[in-house]
Amino acid sequence: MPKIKIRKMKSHEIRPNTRTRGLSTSKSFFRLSRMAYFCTQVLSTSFFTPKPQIPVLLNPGVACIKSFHQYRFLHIKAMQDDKVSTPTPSDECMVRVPHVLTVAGSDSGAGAGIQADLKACAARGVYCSTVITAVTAQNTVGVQGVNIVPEDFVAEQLRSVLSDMHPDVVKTGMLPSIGIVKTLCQSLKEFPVQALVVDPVMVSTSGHTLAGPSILDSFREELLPMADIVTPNLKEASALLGGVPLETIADMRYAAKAIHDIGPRNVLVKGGDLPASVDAVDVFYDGKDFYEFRSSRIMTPNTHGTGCTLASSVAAELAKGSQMLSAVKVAKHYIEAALSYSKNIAIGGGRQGPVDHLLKLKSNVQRRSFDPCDLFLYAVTDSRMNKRWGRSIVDAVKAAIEGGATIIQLREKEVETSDFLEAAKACLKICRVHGVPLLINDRIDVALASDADGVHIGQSDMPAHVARALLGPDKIIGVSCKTPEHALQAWIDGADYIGSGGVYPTNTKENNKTIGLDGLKTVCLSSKLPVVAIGGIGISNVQAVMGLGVPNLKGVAVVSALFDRECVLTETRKLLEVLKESTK
Ligand SMILES: Cc1ncc(COP(=O)(O)OP(=O)(O)O)c(N)n1
Ligand SMILES: Cc1nc(C(=O)O)sc1CCOP(=O)(O)O
Ligand SMILES: [Mg+2]
Repeated sequence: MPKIKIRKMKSHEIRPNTRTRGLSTSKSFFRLSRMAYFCTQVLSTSFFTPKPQIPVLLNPGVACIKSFHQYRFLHIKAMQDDKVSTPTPSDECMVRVPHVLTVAGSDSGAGAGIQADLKACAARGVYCSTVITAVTAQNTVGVQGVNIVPEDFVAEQLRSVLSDMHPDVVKTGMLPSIGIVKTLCQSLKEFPVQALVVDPVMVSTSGHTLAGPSILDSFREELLPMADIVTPNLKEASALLGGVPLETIADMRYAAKAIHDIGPRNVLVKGGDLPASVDAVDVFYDGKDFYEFRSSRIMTPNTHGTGCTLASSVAAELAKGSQMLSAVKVAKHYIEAALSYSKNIAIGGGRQGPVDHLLKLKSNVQRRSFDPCDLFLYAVTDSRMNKRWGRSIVDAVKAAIEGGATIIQLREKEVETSDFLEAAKACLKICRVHGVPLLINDRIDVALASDADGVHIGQSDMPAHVARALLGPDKIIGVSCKTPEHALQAWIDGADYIGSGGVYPTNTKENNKTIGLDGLKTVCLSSKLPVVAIGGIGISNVQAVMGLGVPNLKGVAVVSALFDRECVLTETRKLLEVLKESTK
């Protein structure tokens, strides 16, 4: 899998804008999701193990809960007289899943359009409803025919879905007529959604026109000003700007800014078609800063549907409650993984095959995704200590899990690679039985070979973006960070969590810099990522650490307090008790 690098751009790299239209919108962006995020932050300071549903009221009829490690909105059925009653775990309630409505054309070859959107949303764990604007006859050779759905029937589909199913996000693809664009804008005014993702589809990858130049004005005047993000490729960006040539990354920055001036809140100009470019570079602009998403090109004919898939994935992440830049980042990682996965598949006889979205279903083992609460009691093994106390790595891991460790890291600095791999495989069996994730310290190769759940890497280990490229989007990656700069880079590189320390001096790691509680707090406050504290932590000071009370500090990672003791099980239990006390 290729790496993706994100770089914040400097102002001198941006071509001055000469074409402002100034149509910016001011509409509330993700109010509900932000409230939910806030609630989860509050909740997550005090809950750490799977618990019954614990609701926090947002408004009548809607509650935000943390339930079995998942944050969801609940519609409480039994609300009387519009009054809010505190729901209890026994209340009957319906789980409302994140929902994207795609308004796009059907692709009979199923690589792009509605079919790509459905599969991308399914792959990202989001419900997807559909409004079909056109039916196309196409395959891997090209587009053989297009049949536009009458405007009033598009309106009817929109009304059916929007009035009843209340999608969180609308994503648009092929909008083949001015009437359809206008109908859509009207429907969105009548039934507002939390976010609008516009993929301004104009030409198919095979070169067939799917929406002619006549719709450009309605895009510019009506649709784009309502959009939270628009995701043109180079041809589309050029068309939106009246045909300006776009051939360099500087041109893409110029285009991103000029399109932003039309009104969308964010712009992602996709540079897949950049001539003579080795890397694939996309430019993201949020009205303030530019970011460059760079990944190495995947040499494959199977690229049909990448634009639809990227936009749908952004929509899916937004529907789950992500902020825009995070949504784009996750979507980029997903599409790169899907492209890489599909690079050798053979479907159809034409020049351009489809991306295969459902790569996850192809893996035999369905892993559950990373939950920050797993960081609560993080046990890190040490071969020297286990040897000293005459126990195997496997016995040490068994005891720690029995004692209540919520995640295990194998930090085996002195074992041979083959022994490390065997130990990792054996520990993984135990961890899987107990639903406890297993991470490998430093060794991406051992993580890959054993199919462990992820890795923990430090500042002098393999860079996290390289690890992410090697491990794919679903493995857990933790990065050691002592400063806010480390933390920012970890986030950009696609890390799932941060390990921050040494909070206290430690004998376990030589020459380790102590950052203290203040340093830990600074790192936590600088990042959105969940943090686990490490270094010299044990029963005597765990309360002081968790007492910092920063919402993203999710737990403590310990080595000697568990493993440099005679009975790992007893020590883990004792630490867990104190840890629970400290987060009550
Ligand atoms: C949870 C956690 N946090 C930090 C570290 C330290 O990692 P690193 O800086 O790479 O040092 P080594 O562990 O490799 O010596 C960690 N292992 N786990
Ligand atoms: C492995 C490690 N990393 C640290 C960091 O500061 O990043 S401190 C550390 C050792 C932690 O061991 P103990 O719990 O025995 O102090
Ligand atoms: Mg390391």
